[in-house]
Amino acid sequence: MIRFEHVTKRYADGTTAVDDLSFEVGEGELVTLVGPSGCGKTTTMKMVNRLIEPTSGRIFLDGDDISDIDPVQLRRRIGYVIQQVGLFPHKTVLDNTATVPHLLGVKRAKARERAAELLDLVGLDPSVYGERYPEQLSGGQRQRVGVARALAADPPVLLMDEPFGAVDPVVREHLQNEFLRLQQAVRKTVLFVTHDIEEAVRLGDRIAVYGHGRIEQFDTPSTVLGAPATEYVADFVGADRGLKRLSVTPIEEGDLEQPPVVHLDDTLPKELDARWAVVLDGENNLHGWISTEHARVGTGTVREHARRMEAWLPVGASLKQAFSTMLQHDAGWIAVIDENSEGRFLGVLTPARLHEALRRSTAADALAIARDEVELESVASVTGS
Ligand SMILES: Nc1ncnc2c1ncn2[C@@H]1O[C@H](COP(=O)(O)OP(=O)(O)OP(=O)(O)O)[C@@H](O)[C@H]1O
Repeated sequence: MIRFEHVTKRYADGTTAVDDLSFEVGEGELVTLVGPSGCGKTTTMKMVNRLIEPTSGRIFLDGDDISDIDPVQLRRRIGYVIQQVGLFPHKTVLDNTATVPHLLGVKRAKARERAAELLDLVGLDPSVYGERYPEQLSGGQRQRVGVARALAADPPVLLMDEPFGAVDPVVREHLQNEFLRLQQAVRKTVLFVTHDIEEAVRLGDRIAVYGHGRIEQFDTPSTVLGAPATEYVADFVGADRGLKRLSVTPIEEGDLEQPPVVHLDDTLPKELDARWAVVLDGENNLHGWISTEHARVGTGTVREHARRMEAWLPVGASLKQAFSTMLQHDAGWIAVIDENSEGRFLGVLTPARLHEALRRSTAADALAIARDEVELESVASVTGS
């Protein structure tokens, strides 16, 4: 969708901001450009909408050489979100969001209708915020209006330059999550500039780690964290990259352990081959758990003795969420369910299995194979001991 071919940008004072850059961003892909200040990220981005012209090389958008496209026409195909969103102070939030479609000839009422939908999509209730002016919003809310406005003309491509850079870390994480949810729905081709490696690995389908004017590594977040291509990248991603990998490694079904399972209407099991069993309802959905000790001395059915299970996650959630859920509930294991089939129970993740999943995914990235093809020495079963 966006292709850079040997692009170099040298400024008039002789600074080479971008040096012989070649890479491609696929349709619907979100690529983060990350690197220290002054390494050429913004220059790269601004060449895509021709705010900056390259010194040499070519850039293609959907197969078209952008130097052949009139800049105004080009920018209609590209949404642009920057850190200081640059909302019109004298226009309401709704009118700010509707500006571009209105300029493009959409009738005002229709443009405002669409703007209201977009505000809703970015998590701002239009009936509450639509008639406010930008100064009556928080920094995070202004950023959301910026995103809604960039989406208003429904461009296939979004350029985002540190869009969440000016808000505090808590709001930032919130905006990142919302943006990921939004991107799942709209699937734009996105080039996203940040200097924050955490943000880059969280958001990017792939990340381009910049050195000075050059890309040092261009790969998936888990590969960049698990197998940094150069010492520079290893330094940049940090000594705690193993920990960061937790947030980009999803729980897979093959990571799970299968503990004993009982159903709500079963009579209390007297001989359990573990310290506890998972309790399921008639549809095999997760209900809770029961301890062996409790079952041995009790009477009646499982239903009367089962404890509810708070520590659970859907398959596909990150290992970091799994770890944090274990800590939050002081749980030695968490249940994993399939949200796509109404919460069917899939198995449990224990700390040992979590560690194994992380080792497996690191090895899989290094060997370029699927995680379940990796052979590891088996880990001791916690539930069986
Ligand atoms: N108009 C200009 N004239 C001369 N040099 C420039 C100009 N704009 C940028 N540069 C230089 O080009 C290099 C790359 O700048 P760029 O803004 O692309 O970096 P960046 O990675 O986006 O940095 P930051 O994270 O600080 O925004 C820097 O050394 C910068 O000083």
